Amino acid sequence: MPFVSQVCVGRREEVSVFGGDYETEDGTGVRDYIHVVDLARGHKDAIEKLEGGKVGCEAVNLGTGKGFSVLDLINGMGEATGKPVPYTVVGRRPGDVASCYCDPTKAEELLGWKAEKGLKDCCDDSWRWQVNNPEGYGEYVEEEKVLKSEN
Ligand SMILES: O=c1ccn([C@@H]2O[C@H](COP(=O)(O)OP(=O)(O)O[C@H]3O[C@H](CO)[C@H](O)[C@H](O)[C@H]3O)[C@@H](O)[C@H]2O)c(=O)[nH]1
Repeated sequence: MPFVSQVCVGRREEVSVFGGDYETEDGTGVRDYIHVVDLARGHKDAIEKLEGGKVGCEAVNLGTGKGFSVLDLINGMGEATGKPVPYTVVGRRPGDVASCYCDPTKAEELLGWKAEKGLKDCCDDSWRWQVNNPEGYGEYVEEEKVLKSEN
């Protein structure tokens, strides 16, 4: 998502799509893209659950339970920006799996948590953030450097 957004804002020329020959619907890698607000809410719910009593140590997957391909993401960002996103399919990235998405059942049972936002929300909000912050967190990085050099 960050690379695609940077192409949309003109900081990169095009997206290199890592692999177009996976055994997925369109041949590109499939992942479970979760909206940052859903992810944050899941962590808040987990903290509240811990504060509410003894639950021990549990691993909980937070995700939508749905997989979207790299091309779905590229097309979604094209819709959000109103302009097609240029891309080239290149070789596979070593270590990537074809498809990876989570089973969020436990999160719902244990925390009452469920992802509420979809790919369109991810694309629309990511684009809005990118337009408002074309250099990413640039100024904060500079501030961090100043703080470091003062210490
Ligand atoms: O320039 C790039 C960068 C990534 N990808 C592809 O995009 C997908 C996501 O790649 P990332 O490096 O962003 O993320 P991971 O593969 O590490 O996946 C993790 O981050 C994803 C979001 O970026 C999802 O949240 C996913 O569930 C989580 O495991 C992969 O198919 C990858 O091959 C490209 O094609 N080109």
